[in-house]
Amino acid sequence: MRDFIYVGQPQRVVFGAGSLARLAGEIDTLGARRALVLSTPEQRPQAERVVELLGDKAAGIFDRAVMHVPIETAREAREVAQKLGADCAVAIGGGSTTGLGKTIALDSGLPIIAIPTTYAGSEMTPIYGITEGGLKKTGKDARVLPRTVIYDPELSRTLPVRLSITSGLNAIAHAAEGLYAKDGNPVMDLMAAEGIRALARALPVLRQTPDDLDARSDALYGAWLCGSVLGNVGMALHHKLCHTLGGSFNLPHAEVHTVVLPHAIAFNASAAPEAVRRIAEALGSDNAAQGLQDLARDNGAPIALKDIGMRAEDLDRAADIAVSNPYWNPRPFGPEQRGEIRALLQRAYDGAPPS
Ligand SMILES: NC(=O)c1ccc[n+]([C@@H]2O[C@H](COP(=O)([O-])OP(=O)(O)OC[C@H]3O[C@@H](n4cnc5c(N)ncnc54)[C@H](O)[C@@H]3O)[C@@H](O)[C@H]2O)c1
Ligand SMILES: O=C(O)CCC(=O)CC(=O)O
Repeated sequence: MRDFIYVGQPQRVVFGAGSLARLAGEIDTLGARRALVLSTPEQRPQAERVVELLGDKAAGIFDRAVMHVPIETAREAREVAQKLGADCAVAIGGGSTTGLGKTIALDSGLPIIAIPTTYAGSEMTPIYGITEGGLKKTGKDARVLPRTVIYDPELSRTLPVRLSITSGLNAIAHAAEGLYAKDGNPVMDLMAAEGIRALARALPVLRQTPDDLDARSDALYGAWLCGSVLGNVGMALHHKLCHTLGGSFNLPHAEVHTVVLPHAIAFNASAAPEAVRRIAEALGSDNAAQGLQDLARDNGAPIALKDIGMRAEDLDRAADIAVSNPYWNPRPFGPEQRGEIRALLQRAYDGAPPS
């Protein structure tokens, strides 16, 4: 018996190698004329290439996007957008750059054109994150959903191999939690399974041949599907743990997802058996949690929190924060389950097999 609500997201998605060349036309389609181009400092060269493509449609560059969007950076970018009279934002980069664009849109309603260069999937969601006083807060607002997304696999060919694998697992995490989401639906289930399949197929190829355009296209296709799932249904235990570890302990985002995901899936396996079976099936594994850890380890990604900057002495506080304001989850993880969450974090810290 089916019982669900599915809400389509009002977005335009342009996908294909070389589709960056269509940006100026997409700005015209939005009815915009002055784009503020956003990037991280490292990706300024890509931002400059966008400015060259746009000519007088470019109002300027703001190249100070950083992970977890500190409130100070958001305020600075909002001021620059206003000063330049920008009427849209073009975010070329990963989730940090898209996230910066979202904080401008949250404040001003400015439309965003996202040009993803990682597999984070932020371009497909109305979710935003802002970090203030060492605490990351997330929210949902239709204003932050990018109006147009241009997926050009050429732009992810320079993504370092380690980040390609961990960002791919960040995407798989969205789909995995979407399969047991409280507000899940058949459309998202189909996209989630296909997204996991595409990424599980592409990541081992990218490990060997990072320049393989077909594999980059496959991975970006998987990221689009998985990001769409994140944008349509709720997050649960895994994302709560990652937001806690990323926002409060400033751990690298994609790496945290890679390390924690196997353990979160193991924690939920008994409470969401059909979802976990579909994850395993999409991975081509007989055990979803172990298959995810194997996918990470076999492709050179980290499997232990201790290897990505987490301190053992912070595990207790991490467990306290995680259970203090829990997201919905098929298996409850509130203050009464603090001991189980602390044990999960210890296994993730050690890089132990998920159980
Ligand atoms: N709101 C959402 O729905 C959502 C979803 C996923 C992630 N996020 C957020 O996104 C942030 C993480 O994003 P991310 O994992 O994409 O990393 P990122 O955007 O922080 O990029 C990581 C580093 O890789 C570089 N980089 C990115 N693409 C590159 C490329 N193609 N070639 C060379 N270098 C490249 C960047 O310049 C940066 O230095 C976090 O803040 C996370 O919370 C938000
Ligand atoms: O936008 C954010 O920073 C919060 C949502 C998010 O990061 C999704 C994820 O954890 O990958």
